[in-house]
Amino acid sequence: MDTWIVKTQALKKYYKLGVNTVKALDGVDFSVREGEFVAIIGKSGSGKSTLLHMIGGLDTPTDGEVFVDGRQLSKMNKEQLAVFRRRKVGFVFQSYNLVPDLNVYENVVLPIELDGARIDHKFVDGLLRLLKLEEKREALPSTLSGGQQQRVAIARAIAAKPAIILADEPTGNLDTATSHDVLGLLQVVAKKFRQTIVLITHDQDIAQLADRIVRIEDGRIVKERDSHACQ
Ligand SMILES: Nc1ncnc2c1ncn2[C@@H]1O[C@H](COP(=O)(O)OP(=O)(O)OP(=O)(O)O)[C@@H](O)[C@H]1O
Repeated sequence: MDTWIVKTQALKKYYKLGVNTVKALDGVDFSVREGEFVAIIGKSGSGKSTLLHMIGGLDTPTDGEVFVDGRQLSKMNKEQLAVFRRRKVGFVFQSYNLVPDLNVYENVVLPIELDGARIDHKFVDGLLRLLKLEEKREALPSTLSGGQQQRVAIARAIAAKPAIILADEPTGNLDTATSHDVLGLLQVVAKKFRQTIVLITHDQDIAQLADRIVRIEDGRIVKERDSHACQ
């Protein structure tokens, strides 16, 4: 039987702008299985980031429910949500958000240290090896290429062993070849550790790497398909 790690039910997010209401999400029922890699595609302004923010507990819905790893987000207060985000969600954004004064290894383990948790050094070493960052562990972010910096951000997201990785246009600042390298490595790491990924992308080739592609239009899921199925 499939285990669902993410489930949204009739999820809505409306923004009131004067007399107008923007329906960023308008009744989204979306589920992700444990270990699955789902790509979300759709035009600019269709609601992709809003959906990711709701799943990651970065913002609260107007209506509907979000469940992640068996927890109902609407039942959590602010502090519980902060702990949820720290422990259960690994975020990867277009900007790498690395701490400039810390080296690669220190950046990767920083969220674990901030959480007061024990660092699994063996796991982190394996992660750096898989992401081809072994020789850069002492390097400062400013001395790394964009692709290397994004691989550090990916290592940081995975190091705390979250329930889910949420990636919002993670390769938006990278050239095509580097994007494919970085995403290829993310996929290898995710499969090895049975890590669940929800990734927003504009790039059809990157979406094809996913197990499943979900298209959003005007705040609604319009099409879901297995990315490897015939079109
Ligand atoms: N804080 C906000 N206040 C008002 N409207 C918002 C806010 N955040 C998002 N929106 C609106 O909600 C809609 C969905 O935005 P969202 O950022 O989710 O789109 P997106 O599909 O991620 O777009 P992009 O691909 O350009 O990043 C848009 O019309 C946007 O203008």
